[in-house]
Amino acid sequence: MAKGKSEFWNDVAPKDKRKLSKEGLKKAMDLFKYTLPYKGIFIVGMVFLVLSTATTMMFPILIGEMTKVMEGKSEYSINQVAIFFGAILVLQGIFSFFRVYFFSIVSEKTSADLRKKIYDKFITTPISFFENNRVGDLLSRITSDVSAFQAVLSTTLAEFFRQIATLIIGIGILIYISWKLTLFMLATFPIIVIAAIVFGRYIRVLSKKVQEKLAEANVIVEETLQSVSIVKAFTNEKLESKRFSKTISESVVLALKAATLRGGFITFFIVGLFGGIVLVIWFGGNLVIEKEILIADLITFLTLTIFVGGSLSGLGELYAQLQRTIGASERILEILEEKSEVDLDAEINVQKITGDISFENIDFAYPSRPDVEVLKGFNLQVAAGQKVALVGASGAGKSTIVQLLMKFYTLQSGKITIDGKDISDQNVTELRQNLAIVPQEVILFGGSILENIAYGKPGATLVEIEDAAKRANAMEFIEKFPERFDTIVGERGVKLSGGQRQRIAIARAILKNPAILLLDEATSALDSESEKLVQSALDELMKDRTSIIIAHRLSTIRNVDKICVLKDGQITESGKHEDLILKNDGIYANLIKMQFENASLEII
Ligand SMILES: Nc1ncnc2c1ncn2[C@@H]1O[C@H](COP(=O)(O)OP(=O)(O)OP(=O)(O)O)[C@@H](O)[C@H]1O
Repeated sequence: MAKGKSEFWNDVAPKDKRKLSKEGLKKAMDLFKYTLPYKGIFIVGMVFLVLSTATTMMFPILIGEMTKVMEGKSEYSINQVAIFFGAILVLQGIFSFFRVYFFSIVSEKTSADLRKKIYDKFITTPISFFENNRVGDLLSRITSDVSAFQAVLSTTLAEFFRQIATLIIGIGILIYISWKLTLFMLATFPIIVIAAIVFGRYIRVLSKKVQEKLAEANVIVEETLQSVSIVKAFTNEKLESKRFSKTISESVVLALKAATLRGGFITFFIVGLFGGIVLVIWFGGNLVIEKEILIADLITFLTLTIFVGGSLSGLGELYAQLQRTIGASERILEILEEKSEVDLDAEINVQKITGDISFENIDFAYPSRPDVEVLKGFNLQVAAGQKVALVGASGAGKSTIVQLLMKFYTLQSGKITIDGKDISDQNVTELRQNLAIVPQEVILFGGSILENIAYGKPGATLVEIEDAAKRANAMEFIEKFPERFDTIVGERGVKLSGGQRQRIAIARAILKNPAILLLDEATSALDSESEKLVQSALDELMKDRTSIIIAHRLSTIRNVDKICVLKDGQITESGKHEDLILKNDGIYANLIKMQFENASLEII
């Protein structure tokens, strides 16, 4: 019973609470299909579960038998019973070990499979999925939600069967010993246990509120300490002190309320539970006096009653755990039901392309903001090998064009073709294999320089990687590091400068050797020395490739084949630099003028 009492304090977070509806249970059952590959091991675990439960049920019988020996009413000696008891104990130990072991195999392997499946879903779902879900939430699906499900597999399920078996077998033996005493016990004991469960739940809710209040107080401490200079500058010390003390006082009121209930619970538990036992002893004692049962039977009866009561309270806890699991399973299934854009098992035959690109009458709004049309009847033709620059104010839609070409989003109308083929019919992996992007803010993975460059072509040889680094002007700084290519770049590449990170990204793109190159403001935010190195690396990268360049620094795109000025979701001007600067009141000509003036001001 002591175990049941402590379990009352486990809690179900409000967000995890789910009614045990038919649909919820069905969803939880859906997840159980992931255990199917391990059903053999599960059955073995169940066998050990039955064996360990059966041996546990022997305890009360053997305690009774010992009493019988003491009463001189047993055919066995005390030593015989003790030896048998010892053997049962050892067996119970062995059975329990294997029960835990086999159920752990099933739960560990199933949750590992589930985690792999969820991760594969994460990396194969379209970008828009990540705009509607916070990374923290997604992370908790693969960690805590799977853990909740794992708990069901490893303990809850086994416990459920154990408790049910204990209840059925226990009550069966109790009836066998004395149906009268059983009826008497069933009329009192379960009511007390169920009342204790409900009482315990109520206290739990209150304790949770105390914790929340304390967390609120912690937020005040954290906030004010972090911005202590603001508190002081606005002389709000008194205000903050009052705010904190109010929250703390509220938490004390709640805590004392919970403590009163806890005290009441303990009193109830002692009086109710032990009172129940005393009642059973009183009723059973009368039966012994009337010679209806032996003292030994009464002792077996009492021990079994405690077992049965434990199972009853255990079942209450299982209900709470099941609620938790149903919430978790629903969230896991939500992820698993997402549509993938990439099939990880498919063999992709990448066809080399020449790189003719055409955007035809594109209308587009982001799915997360459907009312705002970013592109309206947008048209752009880029011939194979051409270099086209996109310029325009911030928010004009330049990056959007690049993202649409990568097929990160679906168009509302119009079509994009590459080599005359509509990309909406193309496999995304095949399409993206022919594209490489050098983003403005390069984020590297935490490994070595070598691993980061090789990301452009997994399985590339060291010679290929070195060659790419050379052509990206990256050798110059890599050679200076004592560990050269094995230098660890730090989380997200923080141990490298912006220009160095960009050259690694360029080396990565060179290694990928794509037909189409997308440069997203790759040379902004660099000093002129780095810019020169990065620019010459980019020139090398763009050689013989169709390139779309998003540029803010107009000086870097003078030699491109075509400059397109974007405004209101359309191209309003396009042509060569020389032609566009001559345009009277042209946007490009004005932008050049403005940048020239800013540059002159900087020099002055
Ligand atoms: N994922 C998104 N969801 C919703 N709206 C978006 C999203 N990304 C961009 N937008 C909106 O689309 C418009 C075009 O954005 P885009 O990033 O293409 O502009 P840009 O020309 O590249 O700007 P910048 O030069 O500042 O990078 C902006 O109004 C922006 O707020």
